[in-house]
Amino acid sequence: MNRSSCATYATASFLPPFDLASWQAEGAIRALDVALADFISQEVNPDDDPAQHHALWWATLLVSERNGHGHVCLDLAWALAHPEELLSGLRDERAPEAALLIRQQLQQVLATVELAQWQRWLAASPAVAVVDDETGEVDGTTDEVDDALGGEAAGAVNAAGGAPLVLSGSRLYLRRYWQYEEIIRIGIEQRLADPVTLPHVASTLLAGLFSEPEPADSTATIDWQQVACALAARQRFAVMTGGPGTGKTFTVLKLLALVQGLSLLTQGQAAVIRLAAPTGKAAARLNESISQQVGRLQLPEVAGLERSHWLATIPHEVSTLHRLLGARPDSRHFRHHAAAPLPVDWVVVDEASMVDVEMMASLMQALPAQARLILLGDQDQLASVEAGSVLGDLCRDARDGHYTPATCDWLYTMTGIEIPAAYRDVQGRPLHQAITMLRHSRRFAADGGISQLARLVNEGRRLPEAPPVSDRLQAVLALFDEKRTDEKRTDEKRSAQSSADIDCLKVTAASDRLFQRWIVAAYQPYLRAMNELRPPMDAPAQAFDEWALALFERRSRFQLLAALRRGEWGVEGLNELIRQWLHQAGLLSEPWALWYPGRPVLVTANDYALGLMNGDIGVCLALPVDERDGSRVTRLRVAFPDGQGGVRWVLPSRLQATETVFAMTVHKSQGSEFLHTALVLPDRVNPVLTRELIYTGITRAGARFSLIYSRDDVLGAALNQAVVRVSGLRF
Ligand SMILES: Nc1ncnc2c1ncn2[C@@H]1O[C@H](COP(=O)(O)OP(=O)(O)OP(=O)(O)O)[C@@H](O)[C@H]1O
Repeated sequence: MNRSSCATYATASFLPPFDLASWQAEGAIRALDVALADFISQEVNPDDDPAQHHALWWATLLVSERNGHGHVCLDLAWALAHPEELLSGLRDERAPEAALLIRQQLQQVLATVELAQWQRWLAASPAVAVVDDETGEVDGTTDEVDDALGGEAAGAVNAAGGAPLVLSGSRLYLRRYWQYEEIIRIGIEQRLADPVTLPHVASTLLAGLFSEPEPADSTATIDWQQVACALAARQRFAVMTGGPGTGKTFTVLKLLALVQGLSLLTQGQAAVIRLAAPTGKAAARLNESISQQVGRLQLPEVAGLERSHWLATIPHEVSTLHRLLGARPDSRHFRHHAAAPLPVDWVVVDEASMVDVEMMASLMQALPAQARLILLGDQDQLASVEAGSVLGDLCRDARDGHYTPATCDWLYTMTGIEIPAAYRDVQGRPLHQAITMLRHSRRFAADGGISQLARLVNEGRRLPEAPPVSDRLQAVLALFDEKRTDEKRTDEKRSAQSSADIDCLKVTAASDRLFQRWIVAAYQPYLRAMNELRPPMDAPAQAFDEWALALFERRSRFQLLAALRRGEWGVEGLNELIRQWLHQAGLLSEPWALWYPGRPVLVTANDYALGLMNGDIGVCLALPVDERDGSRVTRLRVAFPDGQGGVRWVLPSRLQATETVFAMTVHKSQGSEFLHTALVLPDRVNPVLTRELIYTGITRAGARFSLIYSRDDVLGAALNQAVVRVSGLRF
């Protein structure tokens, strides 16, 4: 059944489709979605019942559309109840009438079918494997568990046979996504079912490592860092979640010290621990943070442990997950997998919110059954660009703890910490016992604007019908107002941070003069430094390295973030505009060349040959080069930090994947921090504008955050909109 023949049928259900070319042209669906729906309904479904064909065709089209927007599966019940929330790629603002028509057409199609009937049609198709929603068993058959992670996952996954789609309750998956979820679920459940019995000395080590307790949070006197460390030490799978600066790295370092101390004492040798992060940038940042913090780590005096040897066993090299698993060029398969597992005892993954469901499944498969996995991340940040929101799914209940009496007793025995009633739950599930939320930020004062703003944005719950100007919007605007007033009140008592660390700028358009002046002022220190600090032509190479290092520092003091990629408010439009403004201000020359001195560039794909990672930022500079005839001329080179405090100069022509980065998308900024971060919102409501996006933007700021926006209703809508990623990861 293809879509042209689809149109010839007028069955009682799934009435004919429409001009799908316009659906594609308006971004509602991709060519890939249609091709997949055609292929599966034609090739795998020989039945000639037209209604069933239509049911399968539309289901496949929509599950593929959902995957394209980060959802792991399509929830049929949700789709029937909220058809207006499907087709997220529709460019409503560009062609509102066309978009409205397409939405109405989809609603017309879905209005003709009932959930139970849709499920029955799908279940009857050979293209669909039905699995038990609760147990994951296929078609009610018993467990086909066998060997390697192997084991259960491989059994269940293979049991879904060759069917390209999997139906689990009302969730429909493309088979590989269902497999990823199963692999993750089973990998975690197996680990949770097998906690470790810690030797008695663990308690002594913990007490020594946490002799200076974390300051109490406002609600209870709990050293959550020690709780996190203790829980992670006894589980084969654990998560430490928390906002920026809450001490995830600090705590994991103590966990590593504990693990190595125990391993040296009980096994006589160190455990094999690998640290990883999803992007090169995040890996480099963790590397730097761990290296700094290892130097300050106070190891206690423990009989049988020689402190310098103990310290030397704590790893600080961080690799990307791709590198850890052994990425192969042009393949989604890795060198390490269930049959060739990683030679490790522990793996720690930072910035886990950025890890998608496919990568998490690959990691889980590559771990030996006994190996332990620790995830660190901020559950409130944007989820991965690719499908899935694994960390968010795992940490759904983290705020309230849900520790069982058994866990609380164990924690008390081990650490002397009493978990207050608010975080206890007699019905807490095994996963809850492996998750700790760190709640006290060391980076921002609790009464500082950045902390308060991040909290306010986060508190939002998804409202069923978000009013255009909500209470939350008023609260956010009031906070900016209060801070502005604070700034003027120099005489009254106020903490240094609570004054001017947040501000907002309301503009009329992207080309607004006010915005222009603001942006030019923000980039001026960096570009002035480029001209004023430039060494003379005959200066030694080291002087130019120092110049570049000074410019990296100046450039990282300010970063403009945008929610969108395209359009005048997207990074593409903004980068062009900013370049023109900086040229008009006399800060940039050669405004029309692709490469020009002062151009900041973002690397957008790992380049192992050049040693550059996705997320690295460099600056293009005019560097003196000696010609063969002995003369000195200037040539453009792009300077990147080399990770060891030095500079690497690269020919622009060697850079394959880079973009200008006066403005950067919030998505790309994940895993980075800038002293002053400004977030600019577009002038139209857009589905990508969510409170996770705003929260991620705010928390990139090291010392100051500015919000630039033009319409209250757009800001209000963003504050009321949450990222909801459909998945089946439940524990
Ligand atoms: N209990 C503590 N005692 C002293 N210093 C601490 C403590 N916890 C954290 N810090 C310090 O606070 C700073 C922030 O901690 P850390 O980098 O571990 O946070 P994080 O949650 O990993 O932050 P992010 O992920 O946002 O980078 C670090 O300088 C760290 O050394």
